[in-house]
Amino acid sequence: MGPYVIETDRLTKLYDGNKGCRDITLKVPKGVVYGFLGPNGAGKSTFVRSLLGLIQPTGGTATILGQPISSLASRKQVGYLPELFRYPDWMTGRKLLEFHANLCKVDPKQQRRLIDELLDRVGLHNRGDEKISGYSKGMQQRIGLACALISDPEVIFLDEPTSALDPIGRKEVRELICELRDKGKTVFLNSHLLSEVETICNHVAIINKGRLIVQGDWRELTSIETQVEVTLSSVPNQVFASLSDLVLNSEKIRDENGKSCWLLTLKEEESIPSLISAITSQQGKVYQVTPKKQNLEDIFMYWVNRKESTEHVDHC
Ligand SMILES: Nc1ncnc2c1ncn2[C@@H]1O[C@H](COP(=O)(O)OP(=O)(O)OP(=O)(O)O)[C@@H](O)[C@H]1O
Repeated sequence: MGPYVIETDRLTKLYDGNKGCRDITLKVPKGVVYGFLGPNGAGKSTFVRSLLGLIQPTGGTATILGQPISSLASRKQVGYLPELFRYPDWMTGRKLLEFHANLCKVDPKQQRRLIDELLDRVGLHNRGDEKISGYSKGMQQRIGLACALISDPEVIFLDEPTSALDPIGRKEVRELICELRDKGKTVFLNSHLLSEVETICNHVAIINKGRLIVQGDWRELTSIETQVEVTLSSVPNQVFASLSDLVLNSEKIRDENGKSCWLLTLKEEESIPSLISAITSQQGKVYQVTPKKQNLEDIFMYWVNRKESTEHVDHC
């Protein structure tokens, strides 16, 4: 087995010849939480369902832990929480877990203890013997998470695992995901909650319109442009228009005490000294220059909104 838990080579699943996901090549290292991001309809679920053997790819190849996808050997190592889950609501949470444990051939002697532990871990300790029909949406998501973990899988696919949870539940699930990672498990996480993804993931892939746009450590994708907040006075409003070789974009954020504060997008960090001298040479006074840290949402917006002609760059 190589160092990668999931490896895909131009994995493709097209519906009606165009929709779906196309030529996705990525590598997911062991023991990480891997954020799989993209706008609605980008092809994330299609890709995950292809990897899990739930739908048949129309092209490309992929392995999980070195085994071809859709083989029993690869499926045995995988846990999955789908986004749109619906469990038989006449079952109790405990019965549902027993059912999944039997499907996964978990040793019957271990089941009781395992299920108690899992109910505890997902925050349903006293509720396991209640029927799912009486569960709230958040409780249903928690029992779904327990189902995904019942076979102690090496790779766990979580599709929007916190969408139905309150802030406390979200924090608990984040902690659980980090705990899994710290035990060496690999978590493949689909989520639109970028503030959440950024706290638990280093590695991300962004897809759009069915194609992979970029993958890698998201903090290393921040060097694409530099943004600074500049506080200054005594400059005309159009000062930055004359500095278009340094400043890609300028937006006034506020005026205060005779000074104005601007958010500037620069071509590169090296432009900062030249920018200050250019403003000073036009009799402007610079009071403060603060580089703005980009968060995952900034990175996401940048890559998703890039022009079609420059898409499909793979920054491994
Ligand atoms: N069974 C299907 N038959 C035909 N087209 C489909 C099918 N499933 C998905 N698609 C299309 O494939 C594209 C990708 O859909 P997919 O559900 O994979 O996106 P997604 O990134 O998971 O979106 P979301 O974030 O909204 O869940 C969409 O254009 C969708 O309409």
